[in-house]
Amino acid sequence: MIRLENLTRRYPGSQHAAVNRLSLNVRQGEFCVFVGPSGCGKTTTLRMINQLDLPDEGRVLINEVPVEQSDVITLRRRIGFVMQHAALFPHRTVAGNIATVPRLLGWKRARIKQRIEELVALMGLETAMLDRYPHQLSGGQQGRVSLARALAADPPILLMDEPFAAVDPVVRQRLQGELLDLQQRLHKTIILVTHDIDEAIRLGDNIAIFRHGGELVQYDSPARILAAPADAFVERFIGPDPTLKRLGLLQVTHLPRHDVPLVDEALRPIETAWPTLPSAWRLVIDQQQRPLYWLSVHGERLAVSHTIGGRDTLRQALAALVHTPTDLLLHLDEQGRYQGGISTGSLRHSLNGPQAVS
Ligand SMILES: Nc1ncnc2c1ncn2[C@@H]1O[C@H](COP(=O)(O)OP(=O)(O)OP(=O)(O)O)[C@@H](O)[C@H]1O
Repeated sequence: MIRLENLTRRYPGSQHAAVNRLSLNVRQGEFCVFVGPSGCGKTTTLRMINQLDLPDEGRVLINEVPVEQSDVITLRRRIGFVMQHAALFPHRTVAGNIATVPRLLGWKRARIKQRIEELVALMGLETAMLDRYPHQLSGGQQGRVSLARALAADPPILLMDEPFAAVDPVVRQRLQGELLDLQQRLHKTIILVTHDIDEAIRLGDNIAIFRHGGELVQYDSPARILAAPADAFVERFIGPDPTLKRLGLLQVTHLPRHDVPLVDEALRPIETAWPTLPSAWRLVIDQQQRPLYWLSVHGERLAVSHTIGGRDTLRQALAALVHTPTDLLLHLDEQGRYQGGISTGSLRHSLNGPQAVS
């Protein structure tokens, strides 16, 4: 969908290229994250995709058509741009900000009003906020309005330049989650720029890692970058504990099912179709598959204290396992019914075995 071919940009007076012979393909519906240290050419690349800056060499193609063949109106209809630090127009209300591109495209007032109402609902904004000015909003609210403005004309492509840099870590995490939920519904083609590798790992289907001088070092899925960094620079950039980060990418439901030793309320063993994790403890479950208590081979009883849900990550599972007295963690569904068991061994297997994160 977006193809960069040998894209090169040298600013006058600078010895090094800001972006150097960059070639990259972003598929339709892909969430691609550009990451790298400050000044490595990420913003310059986004600006060239959006025609705010022109390459000295190479070209940008959208759906195989070079962008320079598109007029500004077509480009704004196709590409929503979320600028660094939200960058809302300070003298326009929230409604005025959101209406920017629809007005540019000459939409009728009624259509703009209807679209603003849709976006308010989509982004979880309050209608009362529409008449306020940007300085009357929190950082998180400004972020949402900025995204609503970028989505106003329903463009298939979203370019986002450090959209969460100005908000505190708690709000950032929430906005990241909201963006992922939104993407599941909207299926845009997204390029997001950040210098935060953890943000890149959480959001990206693919991550492009740049180094100074606008050189692309590795372009791959987060799991493959963590499992097989291209060189020492990438290794340093992803930082310590790549294994924990890999575990953070997988949900409990992705693990092949294992069972703990199971017995019914009359302590009769329950056979299952899945491999059983070795343990001196047996889990007593009722007829509705709800866990009742643990029973040791010596008849000792233990309450069920640590459980995990299917949507939790394997990193959360590992953290919980550290605290389980039985060294077994129970996976329960939303109704509290038993769905399988996890041990440190089965987690290790998920990283190294045939279904390893790759
Ligand atoms: N208008 C400009 N004129 C001259 N040099 C520029 C201009 N804009 C950017 N540069 C230089 O080009 C290089 C790449 O800048 P760019 O803003 O693309 O990097 P970045 O990776 O987005 O950085 P950051 O993460 O700090 O935003 C830097 O060395 C920067 O100083």
